[in-house]
Amino acid sequence: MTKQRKSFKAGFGGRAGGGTGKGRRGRSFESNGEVTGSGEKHMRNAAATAKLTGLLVAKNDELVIDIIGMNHDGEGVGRAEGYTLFVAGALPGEKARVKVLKTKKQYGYAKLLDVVQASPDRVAAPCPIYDQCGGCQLQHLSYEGQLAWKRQHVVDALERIGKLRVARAAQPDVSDVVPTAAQSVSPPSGAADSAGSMHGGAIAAGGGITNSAKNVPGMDSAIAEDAVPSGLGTDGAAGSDGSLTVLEQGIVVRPTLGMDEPWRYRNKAQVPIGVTEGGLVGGFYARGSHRIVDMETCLIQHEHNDDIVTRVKAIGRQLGVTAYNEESGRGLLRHVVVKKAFRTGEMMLVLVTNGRDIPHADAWIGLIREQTPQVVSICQNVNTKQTNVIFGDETRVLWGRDVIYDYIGEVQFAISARSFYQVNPLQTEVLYNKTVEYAGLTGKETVIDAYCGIGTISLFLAQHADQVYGVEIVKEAIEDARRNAQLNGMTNVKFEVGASEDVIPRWKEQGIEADVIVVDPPRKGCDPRLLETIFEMKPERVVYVSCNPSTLARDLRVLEDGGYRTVEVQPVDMFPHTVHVESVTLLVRDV
Ligand SMILES: C[S@@+](CC[C@H](N)C(=O)[O-])C[C@H]1O[C@@H](n2cnc3c(N)ncnc32)[C@H](O)[C@@H]1O
Repeated sequence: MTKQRKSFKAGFGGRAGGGTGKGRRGRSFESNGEVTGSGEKHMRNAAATAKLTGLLVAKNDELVIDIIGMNHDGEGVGRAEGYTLFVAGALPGEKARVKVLKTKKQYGYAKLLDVVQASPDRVAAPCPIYDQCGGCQLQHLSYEGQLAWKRQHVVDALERIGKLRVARAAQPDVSDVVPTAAQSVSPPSGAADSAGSMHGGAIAAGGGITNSAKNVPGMDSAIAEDAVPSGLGTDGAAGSDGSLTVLEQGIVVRPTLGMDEPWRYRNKAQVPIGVTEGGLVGGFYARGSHRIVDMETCLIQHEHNDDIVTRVKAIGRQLGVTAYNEESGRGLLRHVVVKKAFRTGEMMLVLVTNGRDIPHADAWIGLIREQTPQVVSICQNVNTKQTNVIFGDETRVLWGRDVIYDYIGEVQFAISARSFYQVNPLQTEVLYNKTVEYAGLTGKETVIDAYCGIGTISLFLAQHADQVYGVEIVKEAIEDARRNAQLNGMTNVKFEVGASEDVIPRWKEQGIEADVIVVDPPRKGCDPRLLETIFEMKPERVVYVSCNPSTLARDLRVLEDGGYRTVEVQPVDMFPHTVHVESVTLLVRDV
């Protein structure tokens, strides 16, 4: 272990050094479990606490611990005397001084005080409000590190939850693509049994694949699913060009497809409006509260969205527009929503108001049009309910069109004020192209797109298939899907409203046979009845688009047991700097 001691002040972003925390009160465990720097009184108290709770770690303890992984919330996972502590802002491979905030029987939470020894993958978060906002969780980790972590998160879930075998892979120079932090994560002494698997990857010395979940003491698999870290790992690396050599049989998990420029990627801003002494403000809710903090710029938001929100706030102040107050239910402006079509440049502004009447509406519209010519649609959504749901039921056009148009690939989409549309259009195209590739279409196939939303994937597939059927539970989304099919002159797509698990069995009874079934379920994964129907319909291929590696792994296990083989998983980074992990998986029928 290196003797060099870099130290970072707590706060996720800083590269600037701080003290090592020497002289702070409390005891600190070094990684060998030795107690250092403790007062005798504190030791007696700690011993008393330990006797009472059976834990060696107590609330308010200050410790120096090794961070050996990262959980699905992006929190560092540390070990103190074999006890697991989750530490927001800490990275795998780091040694951190922390203060224990809360202890539970099997794990606890601690606050990062100082980074005593930093991960080589630690970077200064460029966003000045990163620590307060909470919208991003990974800005303090290099982008390469984020991509590696996302892939490893998928690998861990497949192995641990799905009990699936992931192929080890190699390529000529692994160090080109494997983040340095992955190599630097070192198991805390005294916890060697767990650390090897904790930081992900879990290729044991003998080359066998280990199961991380069992390494969190006393955790059952349900808790472990949420709590066990996925660290940065070294196994299964592949070439940056996507090439990889599989060294043993198993599922190939490809390197995460990231963005060349992972900033300013969002096409939609939804900004809550409030008021302070200075007047109307809009930004984000301060962590753990409903106090709105003003924000001028968000680094993952398109600049034009930021710009329009700033102008709308200024115009609101100029015209004396009141901000909605959650507690009293009074005040007019609740949210400013801005959408930008990246390909066409068109923009839509939606003012969500607590009531229909907008004082000085003409002046407002005039000023917005004058200052922001990219806006082709200004809408009002009326929401008078005392709720934190953003939109109300009534939307009307104040000026311009009711939709903006955008393209993903060759497919055109009409986006209304309420339409769901993917927020990262560049990566959406990457994800959908991979989905189409995995579907292996020749133009003759019948494809079912379950959980189809506004039919984006369906329309992508329809360009290469004979017939596509899309099903979605939200009626308005299916209306959008039909409208978009028409817009593109696609006549080989049919959409139906309903639950996939109800509608698809009905289609089967009607004699519809599918060569490929694509599923893109919400976080909770596929309904078991849908998986049953897949077994009955026996499509050659199943393509599973997932936003939750845990439920993906659970469903893959079911599909494998039902006669499908998981071939390959491609993680795609849809939300850089956040902990969201999206992936697309190809399964083929084995029997
Ligand atoms: C992850 S989104 C996928 C949307 C779409 N494939 C896309 O790429 O934009 C999941 C969708 O499933 C829908 N949904 C949820 N439960 C459903 C069910 N039981 N049957 C059909 N659709 C459902 C949701 O309304 C949502 O639109």
